[in-house]
Order: sequence, then C-alpha cells, then structure tokens
Amino acid sequence: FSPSTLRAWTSHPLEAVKTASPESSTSSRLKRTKGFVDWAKDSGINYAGIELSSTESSGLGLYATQSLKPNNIIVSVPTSLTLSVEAPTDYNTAMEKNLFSSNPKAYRNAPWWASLAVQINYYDKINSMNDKAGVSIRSWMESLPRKYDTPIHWSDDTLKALQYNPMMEAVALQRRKWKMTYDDLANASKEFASSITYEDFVWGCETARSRAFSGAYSGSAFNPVPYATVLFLVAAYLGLGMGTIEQAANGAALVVCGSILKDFVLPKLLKVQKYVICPFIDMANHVGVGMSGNVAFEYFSDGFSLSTLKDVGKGEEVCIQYGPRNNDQLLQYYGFVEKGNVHDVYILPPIREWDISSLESACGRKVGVGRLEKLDRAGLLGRESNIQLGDSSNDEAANQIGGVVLTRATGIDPAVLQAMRALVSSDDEWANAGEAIGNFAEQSSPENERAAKLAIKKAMEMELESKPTSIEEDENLIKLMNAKNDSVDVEELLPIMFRLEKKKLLKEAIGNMY
Ligand SMILES: C[S@@+](CC[C@H](N)C(=O)[O-])C[C@H]1O[C@@H](n2cnc3c(N)ncnc32)[C@H](O)[C@@H]1O
Repeated sequence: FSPSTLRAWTSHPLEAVKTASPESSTSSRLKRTKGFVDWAKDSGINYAGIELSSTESSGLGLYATQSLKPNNIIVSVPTSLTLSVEAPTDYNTAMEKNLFSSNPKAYRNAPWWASLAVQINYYDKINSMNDKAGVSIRSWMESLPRKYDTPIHWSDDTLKALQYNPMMEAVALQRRKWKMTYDDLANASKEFASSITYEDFVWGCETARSRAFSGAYSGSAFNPVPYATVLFLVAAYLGLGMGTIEQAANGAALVVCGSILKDFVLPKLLKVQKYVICPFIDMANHVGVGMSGNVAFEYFSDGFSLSTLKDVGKGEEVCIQYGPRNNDQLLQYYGFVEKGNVHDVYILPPIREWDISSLESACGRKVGVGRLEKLDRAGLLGRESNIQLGDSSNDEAANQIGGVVLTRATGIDPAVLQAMRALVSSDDEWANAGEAIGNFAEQSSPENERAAKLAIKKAMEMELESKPTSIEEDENLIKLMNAKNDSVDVEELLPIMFRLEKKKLLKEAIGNMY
C-alpha cells in the first residue's frame, strides 16, 4: 500500500454534521476501551503523541496529546495483529479449518465484507486467539461498537423520510444481499449456523464496512531471505570459479525479479484487493477534505502505520479520509452524513421519466421528431424503472436504472447535457449534426446551449419541488430537534440531515445552470 493508494473508510469534523454516536453512551465505551489500550501496548502496537478519546459527534477518535509535526508516524501496528481478506478469493486456513472444513469454498468465495464478518464473529464469539500473532484479541473485539445506527435497521417510514429513492433502493438491495450471503454460509456450515446468528453476521458486516480499509497492493511484506540467499549463492558461485560474473548476475536477477513479480506485479495484474482492519488505527475518524492523518502499509517493517500529514495542535483530532465517499455511502455503511460533502452526488430520475412538456415550455423549444428515439437507441434515456432490478456486483451503486448523475465536484453528467442539446435542437441544428447524437458532444450554438441548460435546470427544479418538505422546513426541524435538551433520536435526525444535504446539492446545481 502506498499512502496514495490506501483507501480507508468515510467522513468528518470540520464539515461533518453531528449525527450519531455509534452507541448511546460513548463515554461508557471509552471506559470499556481502557483494557484495549493496555492490550495494544502489550501486543506490540506502538503509539506516541495521541490518545483515544470520545466526542459527541463521532464516537471514539484519536486526539493529539501534544503538538505534532507533519510526517510523523504516530501509530504502528504489526500486520500479524490485523484482520484481513483478499478479494476475489480469500484463503484463510484458520476460518476454513475451524468453520468451513466441509465446504471451504463457501468462505473463500464470499464477498470481502462477509469474509471479514466471519472472522470478526469467530474471534468475538468462538475463539479470541489469533494464532498468527500468538495473542488473544479479546480486548480489541471488546473495544468495538456493539450497535450501529445504519439504515439497514430502519423502519420503512424512516427510510421514506430520506425522500430519496436511490438510497432506499440501495438499502433494499443491501438487505437482500446480506441475508442471501448469510444463508449461503449457514447452509454450507452447521458450525457457522449454530454459533453465529444473522444479527451477529449483520453486526460483523457493519463492523467490516465501517472499519476496514483497502488497497490494490496485496503482495507479502519484504522478505530478506531470497535476497540474502542470492548474495550467498553469487559469492559461492564466483568464489568456487563455477562461472562468469555475467552468469551469476543473470541468475541473481531472475530471483530478484521473481520476488518483485510476486510482491508488486502479480497482485496488480490479477486485480487482487486486500481489505484490512487494523486495531487502534480503526479508531481514526473521517474527514472529507483536509485530513491530518494517513494510513500506509510499511513494506519493510511488515506493519501498518498512521502518520501525520500536517501540523496537529495539542488536543486536536487526527482524522483520515476513508476515500472520496458520498453521503449515500457514508450513511449506508458508516451511519453519518457529512455537511457540504465535496464528494456528494445526486441521482435524478432517468431522462425517460422527465416531464418533456414542462421542459419544452421552460426552454421555449419543442422536441422535434426522431430525437427521443435516437436518444433511446443511444442508451441515454436510462432504463425503464419498472424492470426487475438485478443483483448488482457493485454494492455501492445505487443507480441501476441509469438515473442522471449530478456531482458536487463536476456538476451534471456531460452525456446528459449532450442528450439535451440533441433533444431540444431545432430542425436545422438537427440536420446540421447529421441527426447524430455524437455530434452534440460539444456546444452546437449559444442558443441551443441555452435551451439545453434551461431544460436541465427545469428538470432539477421539478425534482426539488417534488420533495415533501422544503430546505427551510428541514432546517427548522433540525433546529427544533437540537434545541431539545434530551438526547436527539438519531433515527429521526439522520434522514432529515441526509435529505437536506441532497436538496442543497440540487439547489447549488440549479444556481450553476444560469
Ligand atoms: C473506523 S470507525 C472510527 C472510530 C469510531 N468513531 C469508533 O467509535 O469506533 C468509523 C466510524 O466512526 C464514526 N465516524 C467516523 N468519522 C465520522 C464523522 N466525520 N462524523 C461522524 N461519525 C464519524 C462513524 O460511526 C463510523 O462508522
């Protein structure tokens, strides 16, 4: 893992909306983690200049106990202490032998988060001994949150309060997938089925999804043995006069290349992903931009490190970035929403569902003959929303019907602007473009451009108006909730914060359309 390829979890502080602590009382969890900190020290985890502390907004986190300079390693964890899975296929001999001996493939072929959920539950409920490290990891397991507030647990009414279909569909898909995955594992192993319930499994999956990071590099750590052996053999070869220096160099190069191939080239070529949960580093919270911490794999020392990226003042939190996560991912898998999230997206319904006559009046043009059919053939209208949704291999994708994607960073999908240019083109513009959608990739005339953008703007305005509550109403609701003295009900607050952020993103995009 190089620092730049490492992708951990989700978002936080400066711009994070106060959502939920993963448990009702984080301070009681902090007490519980006292044993964890002692365990960490005894087990070879080194840390300096930081401590574990709790916040109202994001559960436990890592805080500087002194001012820290950039590029300092503040936590290092031996690889042997981590839990990890290699995808697409994970060969974990302990799990296969202890839980899936009759059908190891069931474990091997499970998705990464399910394989990690199996491991977490195994160490938590069956045997806490990590043979690789030669220590019990009970204290680490005890430091984990016991309950999560992610939407998989929400009632239909709470899900409806999100006012956002793609998220509701994503949760429905997640529920089907997690249950199916559990059933497959339970059918494959009596031991698994009798010792790990579906609720346990869901807890394990949530733990995996909210605490694992991943990177493309998945080879082994630096192993000096082949290099030392080569040196010895080369010396012996030359010393005994068995050949020329060129011959020795060729042989040595072959071995060195083999090691590099195994460690760096093959994992990339085979697209192997490694997912890792690392004790202690898994306590770092997320911030979307301006993170102060970075996680990396240390090839030569065979461990994971958390280091500072910039100055961190005493008492400040060290946050990492869990990857460029949008609010759908943050809410679904981490249980919080980031305010003004620069990575957020809005998925509008596919163009085929847009109200064409309203767009026509908004842009002052009529959709001419043949345009819609051409767009449909080019796949630009999206799919019919009443089709049976398949099981997507991308479980982050909440857009299986080809909805129109709008991102905070880059605005509306350029393909949609292209489609709209063609859709509202005059007969002359259409003929000039050879009736080919491809020729609308660039602006064809300022008038056409204006009409296309006005049509898109109208579609976005209609989307915003279709919401059961307005931005102002949502803001007032949140104010009222926060004004109440007793603790806020997370399940009530989170959907409002989520939908408010989506609406603000839409409003921003409308403002940018002219
Ligand atoms: C890797 S863990 C970090 C440690 C965690 N806070 C804990 O108490 O164990 C990820 C979880 O921390 C919380 N979290 C991280 N960043 C956050 C943020 N910016 N705002 C709110 N909660 C956050 C979420 O509950 C998330 O699922």
